Amino acid sequence: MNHAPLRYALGTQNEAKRLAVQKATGTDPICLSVPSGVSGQPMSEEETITGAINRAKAALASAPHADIGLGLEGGLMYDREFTQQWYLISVCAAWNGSELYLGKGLAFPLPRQAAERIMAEGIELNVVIDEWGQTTGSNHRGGAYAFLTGGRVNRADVFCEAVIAATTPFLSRLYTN
Ligand SMILES: O=P(O)(O)OP(=O)(O)OP(=O)(O)OC[C@H]1O[C@@H](n2cnc3c(O)ncnc32)[C@H](O)[C@@H]1O
Repeated sequence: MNHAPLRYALGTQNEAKRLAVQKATGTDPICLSVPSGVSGQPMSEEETITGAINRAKAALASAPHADIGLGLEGGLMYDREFTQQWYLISVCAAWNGSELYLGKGLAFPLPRQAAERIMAEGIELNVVIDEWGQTTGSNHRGGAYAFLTGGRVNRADVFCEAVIAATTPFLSRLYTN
């Protein structure tokens, strides 16, 4: 597959997300700060997906020369049905002005203490991870994934796979109707 001809507008200036798109597409995206339209800390899959879609659409609207708008959103979701645990999720939405696709990255169990603090104190996940890891700006680098796995998984790589999933339909003939 050849990604080169497409121009991507990414709805954030976040470094981990920019790196993810660069790795996934082989190009430097146009990075734009756009509103996600959801809370700073999405607390469900629905809210996380909505934030990703809002960012993708706003990015393309702000960069008319781009072909595809990308919205990358991190969030938390509670699995009531199977495990009764909280998970960190990372979603990519890709929008070309008429078609919309999603890519869903690795869902990773969150320590119960982290989820409880986020809810009780109204803080965001990066605050807990930075406190535990004695770092700043973890969400721009390896993120919670790297902290929890000792570096075996990182945020850019998780988003990279989500970007590949969401953009493949625009690149493969197999998806044309
Ligand atoms: O700069 P933007 O694009 O807004 O990216 P963000 O990391 O601040 O924001 P997201 O909307 O993607 O994520 C929602 C919140 O969850 C935090 N978060 C999500 N994934 C994380 C991760 O892997 N590590 C640390 N914090 C994470 C993040 O810092 C936000 O506070």
